[in-house]
Amino acid sequence: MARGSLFHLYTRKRTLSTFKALLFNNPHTSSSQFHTFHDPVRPLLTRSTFYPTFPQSLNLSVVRIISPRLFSASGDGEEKSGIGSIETDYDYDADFGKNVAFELGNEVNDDVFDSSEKGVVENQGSEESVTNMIDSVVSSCSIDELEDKSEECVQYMHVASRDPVELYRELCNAEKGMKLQRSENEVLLEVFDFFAKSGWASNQALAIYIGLSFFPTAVQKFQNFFRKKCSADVAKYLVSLGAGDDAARFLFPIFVEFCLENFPDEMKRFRSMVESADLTKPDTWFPFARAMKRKIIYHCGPTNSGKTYNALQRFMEAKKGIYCSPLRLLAMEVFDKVNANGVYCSLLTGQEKKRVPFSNHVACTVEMVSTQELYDVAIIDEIQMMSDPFRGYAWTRALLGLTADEIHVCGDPSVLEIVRKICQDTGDELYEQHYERFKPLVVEAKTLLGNLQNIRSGDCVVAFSRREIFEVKLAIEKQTKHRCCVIYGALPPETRRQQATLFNDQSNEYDVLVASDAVGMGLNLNIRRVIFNSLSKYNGDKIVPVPASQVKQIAGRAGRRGCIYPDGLTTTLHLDDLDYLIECLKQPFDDVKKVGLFPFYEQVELFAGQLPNMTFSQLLEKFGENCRLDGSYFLCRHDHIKKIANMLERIPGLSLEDRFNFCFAPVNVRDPKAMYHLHRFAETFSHKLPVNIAMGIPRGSAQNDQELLDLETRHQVLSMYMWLSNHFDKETFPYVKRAEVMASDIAELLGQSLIKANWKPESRNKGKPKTEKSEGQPELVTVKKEIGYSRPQSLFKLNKKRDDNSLQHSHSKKVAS
Ligand SMILES: Nc1ncnc2c1ncn2[C@@H]1O[C@H](COP(=O)(O)OP(=O)(O)OP(=O)(O)O)[C@@H](O)[C@H]1O
Ligand SMILES: [Mg+2]
Repeated sequence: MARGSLFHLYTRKRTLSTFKALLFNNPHTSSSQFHTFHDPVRPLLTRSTFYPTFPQSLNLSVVRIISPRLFSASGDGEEKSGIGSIETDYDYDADFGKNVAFELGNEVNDDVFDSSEKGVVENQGSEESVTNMIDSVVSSCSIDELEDKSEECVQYMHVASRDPVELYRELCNAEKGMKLQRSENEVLLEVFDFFAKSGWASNQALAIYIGLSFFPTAVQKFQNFFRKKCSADVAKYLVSLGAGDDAARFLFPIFVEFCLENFPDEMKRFRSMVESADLTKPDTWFPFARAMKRKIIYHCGPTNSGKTYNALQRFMEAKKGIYCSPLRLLAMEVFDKVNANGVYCSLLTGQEKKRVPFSNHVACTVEMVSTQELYDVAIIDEIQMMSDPFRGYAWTRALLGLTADEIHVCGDPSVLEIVRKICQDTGDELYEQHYERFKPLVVEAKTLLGNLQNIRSGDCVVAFSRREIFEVKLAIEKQTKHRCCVIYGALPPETRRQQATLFNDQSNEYDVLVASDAVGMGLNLNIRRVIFNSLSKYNGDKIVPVPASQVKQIAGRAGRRGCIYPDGLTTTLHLDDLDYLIECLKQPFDDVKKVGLFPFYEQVELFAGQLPNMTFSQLLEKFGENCRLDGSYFLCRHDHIKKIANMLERIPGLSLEDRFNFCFAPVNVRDPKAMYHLHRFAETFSHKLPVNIAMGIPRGSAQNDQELLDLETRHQVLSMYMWLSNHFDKETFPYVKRAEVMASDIAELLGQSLIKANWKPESRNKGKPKTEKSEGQPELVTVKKEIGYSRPQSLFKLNKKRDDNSLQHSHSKKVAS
């Protein structure tokens, strides 16, 4: 018999005895020495080291068995944070032989590790698993390795097994460390260098409130201390381990002792900072809503299935209701529709407040929702936007915080599961209503064969950039008799509606629509067929494939109930994009795992109190680094907010709250003119002077693309002014009425300009977008097409080669979106 490897076990006290029984009843093991230590970091856990005795034939490398609560668990090849991560379906056999973390039992929640419910034996730590584990370790070591390792192991076993607290005390009491050879010193330096850079160690250090930014300094000081004081055998043991995870894991508990004694203030400060960036349990942020038992009705289904229609029926019947929209445009549509039905309804968006006398109903944009006001019925439309990386927090806030007896959420099924979970947390009752499309969606397998002359009346060509939209419009109007309306995100909602009306009206020659993904939501359009000009788009950084969920949503616009066409049709301009379209439509809806959150001003203010000398942008950065979130939530992206914050840094007279509010103003951060005006507004505001619009409007409609772009920017600036006047003191933004008139004049000019637009488009950003080339994604190349413009080549032609088998080639196929 030989002494095998060293095992470290971190576990709850209760679990320990189960584990001991389990391991030592195993035929491979016969006896062992258990050393159990008090753990300074996690007093509730027991740290044990032990040497199981194995038959001579077993070659064990060092395996560490670590409960995930304290240290990291690696299951799917990814290192996970030690705080709160658990693996439930970890395949031991696959990973043994490596130094893997191994979990025993299950975390019930952050604080409870329940071995009796789902403990060692029934779950991962089953007898079989432990046996397998030992077998696997055995079989993964070569004889040579075994000899080297066991020699070293035996030599320094006594060091490896030592209690870190004791070891640390010894280091403290030592007069002077041993002199090492130069080569040994070099290895030791490498060991510490590895430790300082170890993601694992820096992550674990968070558990004792050593922040990521302080971690390298702490390690440096620890290193100085350690090398000055350490005894020969400890140093040699580390040298024998070399730079790597083993050494890092040996050093870490000693490092913890060092930190507890040397950096109490830093740890306290970091702890307060982390606590003030606590975004866990967001359901508790809304005590008024929690005091109610709300009824949540999830209208779940694909596009064009009547979800919003049904929810609106309840809304109109109610005494008092609120409709929360993803877009100003849709809020306006509902406002008009509900008033037309004889129910007084006001409009509230960031830019406009139209108060209708005697109204008890309001149509608002989701960002404007009040969580204080009581309603009988509320609607949150397009609920799947909870997972939007930028704006998701507004939907999450509405769902958690609305004080309404009945809340109707409408959307696709992607967030159904997470809404179920949220309702469990909030104690609300959830009812689900499932819908199917009114009209089937049919894929036309023939495509347009790359030829825009195959365009027909009622077609909507979807392109994913402004430039592409105008190029397509120009080509269609040159090559065919059709005239095109256009809809894209940078157009004011009024202009988009005007273009939609023009397209829907059968009596004029504007029978084709060329649009961006902005048609995906909110407009009532009589589209016969949706044609994708391409299926890739520029995401602000690089060209990426259009996500399947978006393709489904856009394609689903074809064949709306009540329109003259019997079916909805969809296809692509080019044959080589067709397969991807079919793939996307066939794909089930994503099952969203996390939804967005963003702190309120008050939370940011509390956090700022911990870091008084930071700029707002730095604060946001720090907040992002340190905030704590529950597993179902993510912090929404705020790069654009940071950009504005950086620009406003040069204006000294703004309070933190002013900065926070200015940062949410609707501005395209990539448009320097719009950013210039925002800066000007903020600067005048900081001097407590009335803010001028200081911008005129052109007399006539645009004659070229540059003038059209200019109109778009001017409208944006006016919209920003209106927004600011609603979010700040009205007296500081006194010219809001004028801004409204000017904005409406510009929307009109834009409409007129679009009707006659027949020029080649300019680019707002002259630089050519990067193409994406990442693992698993084919590189996109740009090819010249005969219609005189370039378009990104199909992704799917490239993809197809890889997984040809998975694609089915079929003719017209009915696919529910
Ligand atoms: N029961 C109904 N009677 C008359 N019209 C209806 C009815 N249900 C839906 N509609 C009309 O059908 C169209 C699609 O309905 P609705 O907008 O509610 O669908 P949706 O599922 O919310 O789709 P979207 O994906 O656009 O949100 C609308 O024009 C709506 O007015
Ligand atoms: Mg809807």
